Formats: sequence, structure tokens, C-alpha cells
Amino acid sequence: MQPSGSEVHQRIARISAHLNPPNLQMAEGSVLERSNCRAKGGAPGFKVAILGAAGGIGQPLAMLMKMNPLVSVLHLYDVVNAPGVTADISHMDTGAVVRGFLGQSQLEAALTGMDLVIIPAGIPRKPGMTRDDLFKINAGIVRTLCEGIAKCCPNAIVNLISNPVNSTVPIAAEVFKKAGTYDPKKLLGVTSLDVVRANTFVAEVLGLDPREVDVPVVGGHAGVTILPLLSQVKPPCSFTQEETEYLTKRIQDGGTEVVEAKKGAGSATLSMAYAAVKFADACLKGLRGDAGVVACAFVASQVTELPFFASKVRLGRTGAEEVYQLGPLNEYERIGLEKAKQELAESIQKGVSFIRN
Ligand SMILES: NC(=O)c1ccc[n+]([C@@H]2O[C@H](COP(=O)([O-])OP(=O)(O)OC[C@H]3O[C@@H](n4cnc5c(N)ncnc54)[C@H](O)[C@@H]3O)[C@@H](O)[C@H]2O)c1
Ligand SMILES: O=C(O)C[C@H](O)C(=O)O
Repeated sequence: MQPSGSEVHQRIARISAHLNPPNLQMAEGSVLERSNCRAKGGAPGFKVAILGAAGGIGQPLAMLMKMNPLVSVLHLYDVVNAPGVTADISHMDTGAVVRGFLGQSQLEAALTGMDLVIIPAGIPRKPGMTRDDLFKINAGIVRTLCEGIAKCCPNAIVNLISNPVNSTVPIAAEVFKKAGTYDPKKLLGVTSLDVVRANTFVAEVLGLDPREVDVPVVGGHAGVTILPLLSQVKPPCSFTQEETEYLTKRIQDGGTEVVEAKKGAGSATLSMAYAAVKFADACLKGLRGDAGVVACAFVASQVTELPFFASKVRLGRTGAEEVYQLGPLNEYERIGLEKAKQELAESIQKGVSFIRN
């Protein structure tokens, strides 16, 4: 049946209002009226913000989070290019409503009401650099963003990706303590890329499908602090000493392998976005109340004498509700643990001092 003349007029009016919204009163700070125009709000799901959403990790991470059915609202914040990335992602025909936020003046609007905040903001390594070489710039970025979180969404779960994770997590903790909002269960340093790599490399050696392999990786996220527990691989298996040394080194140097291959164009972005989404999805399932959600993360910990340590945690409605012990280690892993703890202690202290002094 042909639409009547007045129906056609109404449809055209609707479409043109959508494409050229007439001075809509938007939430203060939101830059993308078209996306807001479509926002229904109220759909079931979680509200997620990505800080650093226009970057090498941020863009594929935003795309993958837009595909996650647990997400109802997705806020994309960056100091550059947030409007373009938001316009692009917002055309995907998935459920989440996407809104873009550009620059410091819109940080509060980006954060208000969020359940989960994922932070991949900050500079990446170039060949020859350590993750610690990023401290000078990224420490200040993380401090500013965490001050915003403390003010606007103090109950949100925070997934911190920005390097050096071994120092940025203690920085975030100190910022939250200062603001009186610190909940150790809600601050998680993202180490899932180490697990993703470990699963892949171990599967290669064993001739298995990586999806069938689970390698716990503990300690931290830099060089020798990345400690794969090959004695605890599932399915149970054994390695020669040569295989153990090869795998441990390859997992510890996985980031550097990518940095060198990219020849100055940055570090891991696509595999990181994949790993970040795997971890964020686990956090959202925990928030939803799913039972038995377990993943490795760098968290406040009593597993060793250090205040922070990466190990398996159980994710629940309030964040990392249980931090698991390391389990039995072999001699090679015990030596690795001592080395990891030495370096970790310094990196943690550096982060704490950055805020306290
Ligand atoms: N935890 C991990 O396993 C892991 C893995 C890979 C990379 N990383 C780290 O993630 C970070 C980002 O890497 P990348 O490759 O996406 O870098 P990138 O340079 O491509 O992107 C970083 C983004 O952060 C933005 N940004 C800078 N300052 C900001 C601020 N104050 N507020 C909001 N956004 C800001 C930039 O504009 C840019 O869009 C680096 O520090 C990198 O070392 C961590
Ligand atoms: O290696 C880097 O600098 C980025 C990241 O930490 C990684 O492990 O890929």
C-alpha cells in the first residue's frame, strides 16, 4: 500500500530531524547530537566508558564493546578524534547507544553514571623503550582520568590498560584513596594480553587449539614480572626445560616482539583490544551476578608481601571478590617469582610516590 501524502511528509520530517537535529538540548558536554538523537536510554545492560577511545587500542576496543550485548550505553572519550570514531561506531546496528566526548571539559559528562571504565589512554612504546619509559607522560594522564572517576563514577569498576601497569595501578589507587573513594575490589590492572599470548604460544608448542588451553600468568605486566605458571597449564601437560625457557621468555617478551615488528608505529593494539574485551566481558558477567567468572588481573593483593600482584581473581557484583593463591610452584617458577617481586616492588613504589610526594 502506498503511504499517504501526509505520511510521506511525516517520514521525511523524521529523517531530516535525525540527520540535522534542530538545536537539541543535549547532556552538557556531549558532542555528537546525532547519536544522542537515537539514544533510547533505559535498555537493559551496563554503561561503559572508554578513555583514550580514538587510539590504536581504543578504536577496535570501542568496536568490539559496541558488539557486546551486555553493553547498553558506550561512552567514547579522547582528547582527539572522538567525534569521528563515535560517528563511525554509532552506525553499527547493535544495541548499545554510543556517545562521544572530546577533551578535558567533557570528561565529567563522559564518566557520569558509568558501571565500567576502561582506560587505554596514554603513549605506547617505540623500539628500545621499556614500559617504565612511558611513566613520565602516562602517570599524569592516569592521575587526571582517575580524579574524574573518583568524582563522577566512584563505584565504577576500572580496567586500567595504560602502561606501565605495574605503576599506573598504584597511581590510581592513591588517587582514589586521596578522594576517599578507594575500593580495592574495583581497580583492576589489565594483564589479559599476557594470558592470551601464553595460551597461543603454549598451544603452538603442544599442537592444540589455543581455545582449549588455559595458562595462569601472575606477577605483573612488564618483562620478568610477567610470570607464566607452566606447571599449572590446563589441560595438564609437561614441558622440557628447553620448552619452559623458550615459552617463558616468549611470553615475557611478547609486547617487545610486537613493538619491534611495528618499527616505531606503536605497540600491540588489535590483540590488546581483543584481550581487553575478553576481560571487560568477564567483569560485566561478574557484575551481572554470573557464578564462577575467573580471570587474571593485577590487583590489590595479599598473595605475596607486595601490595599489588597479578593472579587469578573471581569477578562478582562488586568487582574482584576473591584473589586466589598461586598454588604449588616448581623450582623454576619460584626463582622467577623472586625476580618478579624485586622489580614489582620498585614499580609499585614509584607509582605510590608519584601521588604521595
Ligand atoms: N596492559 C596491556 O597489556 C597493554 C597492551 C598494549 C598497550 N598498552 C598501553 O596502552 C596505552 C595505549 O596504547 P595505544 O597503542 O592505544 O596508544 P595510541 O597512542 O594509539 O592511543 C592512545 C590514545 O590515548 C589518547 N590520550 C592521550 N592523552 C589522553 C588523555 N589525557 N585523556 C584521554 N585520552 C588521551 C590519545 O589521544 C590516543 O588516542 C599505552 O600506554 C600502551 O603502552 C597496554
Ligand atoms: O609492550 C608494550 O609496550 C605494550 C603492551 O604492554 C604489551 O604487552 O603488548
